[in-house]
Amino acid sequence: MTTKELRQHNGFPPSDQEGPQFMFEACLPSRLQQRSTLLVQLMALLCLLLSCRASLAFTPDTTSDKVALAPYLHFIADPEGKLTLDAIRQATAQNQFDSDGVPPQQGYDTRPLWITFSLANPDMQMRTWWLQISPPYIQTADLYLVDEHGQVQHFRNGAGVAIADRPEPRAAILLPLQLAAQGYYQVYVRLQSSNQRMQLTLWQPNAYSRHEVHQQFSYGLFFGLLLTMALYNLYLFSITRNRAQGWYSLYVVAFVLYQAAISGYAYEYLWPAQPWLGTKSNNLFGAIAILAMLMFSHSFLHLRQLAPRFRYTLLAAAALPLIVIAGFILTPGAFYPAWIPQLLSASVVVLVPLCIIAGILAWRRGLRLARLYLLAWASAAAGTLVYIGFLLGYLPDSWLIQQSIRIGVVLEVLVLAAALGERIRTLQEECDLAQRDAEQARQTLKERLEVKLAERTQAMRDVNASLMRESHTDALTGLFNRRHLDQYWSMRRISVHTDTCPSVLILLDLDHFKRINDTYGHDTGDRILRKLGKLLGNPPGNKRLQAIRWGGEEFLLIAENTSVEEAQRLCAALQQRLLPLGQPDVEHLTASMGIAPISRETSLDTVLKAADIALYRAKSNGRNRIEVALHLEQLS
Ligand SMILES: Nc1nc2c(ncn2[C@@H]2O[C@H](COP(=O)(O)OP(=O)(O)OP(=O)(O)O)[C@@H](O)[C@H]2O)c(=O)[nH]1
Repeated sequence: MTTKELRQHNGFPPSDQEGPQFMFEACLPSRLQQRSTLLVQLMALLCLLLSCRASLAFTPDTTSDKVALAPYLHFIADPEGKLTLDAIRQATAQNQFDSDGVPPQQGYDTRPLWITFSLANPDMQMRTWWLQISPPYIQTADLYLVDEHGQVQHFRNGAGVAIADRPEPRAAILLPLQLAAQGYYQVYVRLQSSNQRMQLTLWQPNAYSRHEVHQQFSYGLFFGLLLTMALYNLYLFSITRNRAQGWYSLYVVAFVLYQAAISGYAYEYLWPAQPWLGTKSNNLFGAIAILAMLMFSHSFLHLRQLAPRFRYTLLAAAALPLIVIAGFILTPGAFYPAWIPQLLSASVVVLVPLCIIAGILAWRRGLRLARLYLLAWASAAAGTLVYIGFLLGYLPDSWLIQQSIRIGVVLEVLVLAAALGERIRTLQEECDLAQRDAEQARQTLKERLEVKLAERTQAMRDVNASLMRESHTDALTGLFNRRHLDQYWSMRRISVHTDTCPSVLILLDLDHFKRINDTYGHDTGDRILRKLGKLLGNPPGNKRLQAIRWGGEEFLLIAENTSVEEAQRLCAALQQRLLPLGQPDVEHLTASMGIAPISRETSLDTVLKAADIALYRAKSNGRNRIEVALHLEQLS
């Protein structure tokens, strides 16, 4: 039985046109009831199945929300991208399929792939289905709907089509299939690019809209949570300048963009009019996310200190995502060479274990926070495992389980954020401790400096005092020298307010000292001067005197609270003591003395002059005499 006969036999309108080979429909039993014998029908069915096994047509169950098309698909590879629809229709008619239900291309492939299946609408009314092709980042999907009369409808969709130009302006790749009453169709889909995760599903439009609401809710929740974490950590990064925080924020943002690209929402909301970003965008953001995670691990785990050699392995592996990023910039056009997405997969396979090893190393080398880091990875892994369990049929189909990968990632991001918070707390504690230590050290240093400064100041004071003493002291006699008189005089003017207590100034000059020097030698002269110095330092009657060596053998004495008479007595006592002072060398050592009273108003010069006149008189009158200045007031 030919196809044409079978179609007529099954109640479809006859057609002379060249068309797809229709072999089997789920609606066959209802048609067969209208025919004479069941046996003939079964034989016809058997022949049909044997002759054209490859082009099974089916009638979608209108009570189902969606129908997975995998069992009904046939694939034709188009390695050179030159096949036309007519050529494909011919190949379909001749059953020239590359495979039976298995896509001939594995992994990411930019070469065109044709998919075909037959479809029937046995109802008496028109039916609309939406054909969903996932994943949403397939660059272009051309749909050719060929009816039994050979009329062709063409629609184009895919990541490389601007949202406004799509037949359904949504995140997913949707192609409308409007099936006429009792229509019979051959569907051809040309995909470029493809990958092995590709799925074709028929949806009832209303059911898809409901599904989309759930989808949007879960993705909205997912993106919202992640973006909040990213913004919050970006804000913290702007304050703390903590590198790990920066890499973490970049990781989360890139991961959100990656998810937005592979879910199709990026095409719908972020770059609806930039179809050139197409499939390349998910590779770009995937690579950035991997790179940021790697750098986060490097910084967060202190690998420079804790695993200095292993970190080079990790950093070398960063070349993989970097090449993918460079590939995005350097590759012109909408398509990547196939090796770039393969490199991205390799990056994940290499870097995830490396990051986990880095976490274990850091933990073993004493970084407590590495436990949280590993827990974060475990959360992501647990989410992935739950999803795999669901795919393998071990876990039931539920919204929560469908979201398990995303939940795992959210948990990962939350745990990492907690770990970062903990890290900041640790850093703060270390900072406080360091500040306390620094403050303590500063205090200790300050105290030491103060002690040192006090010691130095005291030493300087001592040196100053010593210098002062030396500069005011006569080296030979140990008495004050001339310099002292000015200081003493100004001090005296401050302290002596009235003249109720009289004072005197005495000039004492040894007689014929030159002769002594000449006769007994200079040393003897010096010895006599030293002895005189001692005598004047401890004058008779314990009288306190300011004794100053005024010149070679000339001395100046200031006797406070001493009247002229008392001064005369003091001078006489000194004359008595001078005699033994020169012995044994000098038999008669004498001195002449001039006394001048000191009043508050008279200047030092005047008093000195008066005393000098009195002394001169003593010398003139034969030496070894005591003279008192008489007319002091006339000199002033
Ligand atoms: N040995 C010694 N002699 C000194 C010192 N200072 C000054 N003379 C000497 O003192 C002498 C002072 O001599 P003159 O000024 O002529 O006075 P004089 O010989 O005492 O005579 P009259 O004062 O008139 O009694 C000089 O020979 C100085 O060299 C000193 O420090 N040591």
